Amino acid sequence: MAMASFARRKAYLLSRNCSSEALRYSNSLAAFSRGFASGSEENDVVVIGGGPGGYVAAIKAAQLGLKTTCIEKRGTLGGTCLNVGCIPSKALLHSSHMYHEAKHSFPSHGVKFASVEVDLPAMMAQKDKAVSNLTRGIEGLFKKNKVNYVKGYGKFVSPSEVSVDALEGETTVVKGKNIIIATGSDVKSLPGVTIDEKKIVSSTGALALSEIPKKLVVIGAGYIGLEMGSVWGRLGSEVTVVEFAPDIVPTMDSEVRKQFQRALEKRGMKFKLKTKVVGVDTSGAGVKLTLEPAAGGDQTTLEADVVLVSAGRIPFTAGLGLDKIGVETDKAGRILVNERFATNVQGVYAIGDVIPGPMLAHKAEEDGVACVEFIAGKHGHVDYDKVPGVVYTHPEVAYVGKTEEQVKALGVDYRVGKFPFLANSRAKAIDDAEGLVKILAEKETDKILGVHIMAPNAGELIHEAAIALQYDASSEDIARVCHAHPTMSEAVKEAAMATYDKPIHI
Ligand SMILES: Cc1cc2nc3c(=O)[nH]c(=O)nc-3n(C[C@H](O)[C@H](O)[C@H](O)COP(=O)(O)OP(=O)(O)OC[C@H]3O[C@@H](n4cnc5c(N)ncnc54)[C@H](O)[C@@H]3O)c2cc1C
Ligand SMILES: NC(=O)c1ccc[n+]([C@@H]2O[C@H](COP(=O)([O-])OP(=O)(O)OC[C@H]3O[C@@H](n4cnc5c(N)ncnc54)[C@H](O)[C@@H]3O)[C@@H](O)[C@H]2O)c1
Repeated sequence: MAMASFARRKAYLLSRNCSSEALRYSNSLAAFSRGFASGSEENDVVVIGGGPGGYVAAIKAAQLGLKTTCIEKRGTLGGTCLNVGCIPSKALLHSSHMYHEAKHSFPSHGVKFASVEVDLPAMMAQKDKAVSNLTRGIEGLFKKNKVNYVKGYGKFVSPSEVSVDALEGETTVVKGKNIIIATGSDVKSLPGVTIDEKKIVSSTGALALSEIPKKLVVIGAGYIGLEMGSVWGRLGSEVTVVEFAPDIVPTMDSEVRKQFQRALEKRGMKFKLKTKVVGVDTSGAGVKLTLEPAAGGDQTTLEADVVLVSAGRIPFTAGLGLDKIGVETDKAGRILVNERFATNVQGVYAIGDVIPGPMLAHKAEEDGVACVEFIAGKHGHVDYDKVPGVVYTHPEVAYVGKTEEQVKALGVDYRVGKFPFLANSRAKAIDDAEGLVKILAEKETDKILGVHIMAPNAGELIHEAAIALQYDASSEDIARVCHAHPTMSEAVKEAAMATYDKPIHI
């Protein structure tokens, strides 16, 4: 089984043009036999980083009976995701959506107010409360599972020793038979664009603005740009997204992406695609950006009160001392691991955003569990081709498996089944019927290859498809499952019917 999933991982890397990494995996087959290190060190497992990868790995390790310590420099657990990522952004997405609905949709549902206004400090306080409750919750889980928590900056002294500059000031050395690097990622800066978290902000600054900017320019039409652009757009900012590539969210199925872009434009978001930012002037009251077509050409200018830099994230390994112990990284700084998440250094593992693969919290969690299971002599498994992606805008877009472009490139004969939410009774009942379900299945076997959903709650609907893909289900398998009525999920069933046969309601 381990060999089979090794082959899948190698195929995954090859499919993403990571041939040198794939080769490295081939060459390091011998490393698979490493497993559990021996010795008399204090901990069985030491985890550096308390994000979704690290804290989940630490809890799982403790649950498997391994003596575990987790080192975190931030002062709170939960990493990027809980502190300055997934959770605060979803809190603001929800609050801003409620405001937008109250202002624009409530009257048509017969709910009237004299006036609706934004109380930004209260909105931020609600977000901060959600974050602090959840981060404290993880500390509680650490106590419950007897994970030792050390607050401080960890750096390798040797492959089995981590020196920790504790937040309280003293330095200690934590020893481990196995050390897992789960140090996550950091914002990718752009040349000539200096982030000051006031006028030019990263996602962290965009989650804590003290005023609603009149004009917000977002650099990068990826997950962060579209989510944070949506938050401030709903609250009243004029949002322009500048994207280097010809399309928004490059990983999305292009048919769904087109509809998604239209949906965002309908809500006021403006896009400047195939465009690069070549200069930023912050000397005046606001920011003046100089833009140029990606392929070169005439320059134009764009004014903003705030600029959000969301052009991707890079692995974070600063100060960790990887060079001291000889851990290999690729050109992008990602730590290279084999399918057991083992690096080239005996007893040292890496998971989450700091290794190749999608930079997503749920992927980091899966890595963490699988890595620890390998360390404990069990079998772990993560299939990066079946990790769902969700953009939490309105409507949301969620997908799992292959896009139509990827299926075409594979040369597989396939069928497509689609069902629009305009024909779904629940979506019509709640007057929120923008979007569709699109299913791709192999023609010969009807095996589902990919599912793409645009809907208000696509991020919840996608898991039926994720389970189907995991179990190699056919579109007929989904279509023959009784779905409750009236639900948005019925659109998934109807799209499945449309894939192998005909839908009923359109
Ligand atoms: C604005 C934003 C929104 C996001 N929304 C989503 C979302 O909705 N869904 C989703 O799946 N993903 C989302 N992500 C991505 C998600 O946050 C990451 O994929 C996830 O946090 C990665 O987990 P990780 O454990 O690998 O790393 P991280 O969460 O980055 O955690 C690493 C931790 O290690 C600590 N650390 C680093 N170096 C050291 C050291 N030397 N010593 C001690 N501690 C150290 C850091 O302080 C950090 O807390 C979002 C990201 C951002 C920025
Ligand atoms: N809902 C979620 O799951 C969620 C939410 C936020 C962040 N994240 C994760 O965080 C990571 C970082 O998010 P992100 O939005 O910064 O990155 P991203 O990789 O999603 O998007 C970055 C975008 O910036 C563009 N870009 C790159 N350089 C540019 C330049 N110089 N000028 C203009 N455009 C440029 C890219 O073409 C791309 O479209 C993502 O990998 C994502 O997985 C996930």
